[in-house]
Amino acid sequence: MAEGEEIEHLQGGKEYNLSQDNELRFEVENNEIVQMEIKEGLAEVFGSELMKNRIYKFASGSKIAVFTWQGCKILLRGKTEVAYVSKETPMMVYLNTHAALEQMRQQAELEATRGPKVMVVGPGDVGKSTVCRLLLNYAVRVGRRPTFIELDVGQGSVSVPGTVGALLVERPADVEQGFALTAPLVYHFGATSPGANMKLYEILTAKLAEVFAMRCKTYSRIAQSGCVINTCGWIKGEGYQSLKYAAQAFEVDVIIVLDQERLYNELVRDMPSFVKIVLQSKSGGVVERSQGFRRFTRDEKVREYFYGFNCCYYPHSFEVKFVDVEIYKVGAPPVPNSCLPLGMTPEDNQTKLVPVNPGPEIVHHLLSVSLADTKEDDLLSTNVAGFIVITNVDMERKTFTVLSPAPRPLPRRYLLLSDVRFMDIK
Ligand SMILES: Nc1ncnc2c1ncn2[C@@H]1O[C@H](COP(=O)(O)OP(=O)(O)OP(=O)(O)O)[C@@H](O)[C@H]1O
Repeated sequence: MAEGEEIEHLQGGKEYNLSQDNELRFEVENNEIVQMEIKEGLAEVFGSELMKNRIYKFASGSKIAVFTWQGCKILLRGKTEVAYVSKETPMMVYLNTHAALEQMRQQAELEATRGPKVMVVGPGDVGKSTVCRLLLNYAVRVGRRPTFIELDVGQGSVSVPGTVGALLVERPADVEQGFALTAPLVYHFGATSPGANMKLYEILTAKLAEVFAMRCKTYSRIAQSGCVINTCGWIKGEGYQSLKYAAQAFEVDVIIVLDQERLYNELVRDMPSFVKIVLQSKSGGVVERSQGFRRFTRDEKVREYFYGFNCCYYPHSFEVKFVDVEIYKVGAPPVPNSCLPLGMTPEDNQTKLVPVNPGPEIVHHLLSVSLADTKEDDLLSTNVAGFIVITNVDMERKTFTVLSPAPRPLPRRYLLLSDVRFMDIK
C-alpha cells in the first residue's frame, strides 16, 4: 500500500498513511462526532502537537487539518462529510514566518525592546484565525508568551460574538477546545460586524492597544514575545480603514495578507515603510462557511460560554429586579447632520449611552456585565466581567430572569445590551 493512501478497516474507522509534509483534512457531518487517533509518527492540528494513541473527539461541523512534518498513520472513526489527504499545503511558508518572527523576538530580547506585533488580514474564509492559532502555538512551543488580540467581532475565539479581547497565551491550544480562556480581557462591542458602530470599534481597538502597551511595560517577557492580531474579513471601504487604524494603534511591525493581492498592494501603498507586509497564499483546505453556518457557530460559542465545552457546566437562572440594574445600549440611531444639535457630529451619536427600559423586546438578548463601578467610569471602554442572557421579562413584578454563569447577585449594576441573541434551547 502506497503512502498517502487510505486503508479501509473492517471494524469501523479508516486508517490514513501520511508521508512527510502531508495533511489529512476532514469535516465532521452534522450531528455526528468523529474520533481521531495517531497510531504511528508525529502530527499536529493547527500547530498543537497530538499525543500518540489518545482519542481526540471532534464535534459536528468541525473542519480539521492534521498535518505531519515527519509522516504518520492516523485512524478516523465516525461520519465525515469529506476526508482526504493533501500534499499541497502552505505550512512551510507559515513555519518560515514563525522562524522570522522568532528572530525578531531574539533581537528584542537582546535590545530589551518589544517583540513583533503581527496582524493577520484578508477577506472572509481565508484561514486568518487558523494562521493566528498556528503562529501563537509555535511561539508558545518555543517558550514564548505571546498575546492574542482578537478584533474579529463576528467569529472571534477569545469570547462570545460581539466582543473584542486579548488573551495571554501560556500553553498551546487544546486540540479539541482551542486556547484556554482562563483570564481573557474582554470589551463589549454589541454587534457582529464592525460596521454597526465604527467609532466604538476604533475606541475599543485603541483601548486594547493601550492595555497591551501597558502590559509590555510591566512584563518584559510579554513585551519580547509580541502579539498576534486577528481581524475581521471586512477589507473594503470602512473595513479597510479599520485595519489601517488597528495597524497604527498597535504600531504593528508585520502584516500578513492572506490571499488578496489587492489588499496587499493597498497596504504597501498606505503603510509606513518600516512595516513589513507579506502576501501569503491561503491553504487549499480552508473551508468556506455559509451565513447559516456562521450563525450556528456564533450560537455554539454562546452556548459554550454558559454550558462549557461538552456541556460540563450548569449555568444559573435567577430573577433580577429592574431597580437593581441599569441597562444601556451604545450608540443612538443615526440622524441626518442637519438634525444634530449645533457642534455635534454623527460620531458623537455613536458613542452615546442610551438607557434601555426593560421590556419584552430584550428577551433572548445577550448583555455584558460591565466592570464599571459608577456611571462616571467610562462604560464604553471598561472591560466586562461576563455575560448574561435575558430569558424572561415580567413587567408586572418589574423583574427579569437571566441565564448567568455565576450565581446571584450580579457583580455590578451596569449592563450593556448586545444585538447578539441566544435562545437557550437544544
Ligand atoms: N488546512 C485546513 N484544512 C481544513 N480545514 C481548515 C484548514 N485551515 C482552516 N480550516 C478550517 O476552515 C475554517 C475557516 O478558517 P478560519 O476561521 O481560520 O478562516 P478566517 O479567515 O479566520 O474566517 P473569517 O472569515 O471568519 O474571519 C475553519 O473552520 C477552520 O477550522
